[in-house]
Amino acid sequence: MKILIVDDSVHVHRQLQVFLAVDGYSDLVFVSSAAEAFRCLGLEGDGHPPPISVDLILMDIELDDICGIEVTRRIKGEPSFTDVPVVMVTADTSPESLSKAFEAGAVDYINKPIRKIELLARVRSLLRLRQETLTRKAWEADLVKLAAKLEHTNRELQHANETLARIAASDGLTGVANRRYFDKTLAQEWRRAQRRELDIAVLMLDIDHFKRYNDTYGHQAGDACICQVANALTSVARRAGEFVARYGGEEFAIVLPETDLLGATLVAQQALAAIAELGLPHAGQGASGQVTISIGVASRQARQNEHWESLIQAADEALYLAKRQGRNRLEVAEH
Ligand SMILES: Nc1nc2c(ncn2[C@@H]2O[C@H](COP(=O)(O)OP(=O)(O)OP(=O)(O)O)[C@@H](O)[C@H]2O)c(=O)[nH]1
Repeated sequence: MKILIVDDSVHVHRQLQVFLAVDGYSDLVFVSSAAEAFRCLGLEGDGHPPPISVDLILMDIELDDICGIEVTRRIKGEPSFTDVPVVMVTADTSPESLSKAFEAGAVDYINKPIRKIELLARVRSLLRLRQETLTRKAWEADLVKLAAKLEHTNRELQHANETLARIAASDGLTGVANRRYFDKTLAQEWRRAQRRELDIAVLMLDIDHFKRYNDTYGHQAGDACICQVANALTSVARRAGEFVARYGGEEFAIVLPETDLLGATLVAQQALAAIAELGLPHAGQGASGQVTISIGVASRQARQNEHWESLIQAADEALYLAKRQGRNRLEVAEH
């Protein structure tokens, strides 16, 4: 630990050096004036040589240029020296002088002529205190860094969780919602509709003659076709809360909260048009030449004693009817 000695007497410098050496304190800087003290602490001058960092200052009260008490006041006025203890070394131990020194920021004083035992006891305890302060500050700085790191890790974790939740909710092939998300979200929407006595609609959609599509173009082309159909369907379910889900193989569902039968039928018509617009060829037997879909539409007010599965069942029955009626069409569930 470094000790700065500010005293205009070379004799005192030598004496302090000898006394302090007894306890092994050898990192000592001696200056003879206030101006020199300010310069070496970086409080004056152009910064050359760079300021030293000290752990304790022994300050003579009676300096030639400025009184040691004023020098102390100036040093302790700098935030970077708040924790550096200043001990006055003085022959003047009058109450007025000492109270001025303490008020200026000194923590202790040593009588002149200097007694070795008194000097070493003061220096030892002040440097121990200084060391503890430095250690505590280093811990605090480490804690701040750790807290920032923790916050960063938490943000990353949150991001990873959101990504995981997205993956867990989406269908691997098409990227639209998967069956699990569909079941969970429809149940929530159904309960919300029950509470507020609102309509809720579901469309069940199925690609026509898809087995023959696979047979004609191969399974990979079949996968690509499913993806294109999913994309086209996504473009018609755009309002907040509406979503497309892959219900199974080549079957999709669209959930339309707060939508009556008329609104749901309009969306179904848009879905038929969106698939027609894709213009995907389908040369399989029985197909119309292009990929088409059949749709079952169901909508109802969510009643307290009803389960959302009844809505799916109604849409499913309507879909079955659409298939029987010739495909590439929509049918509406009557109940
Ligand atoms: N390429 C591909 N085919 C699938 C996938 N999931 C289901 N399929 C196929 O889709 C076909 C569905 O056939 P069916 O249920 O008989 O119905 P369809 O041939 O579409 O006839 P209709 O529905 O009556 O018009 C089956 O051959 C399944 O193997 C998939 O992820 N990729």
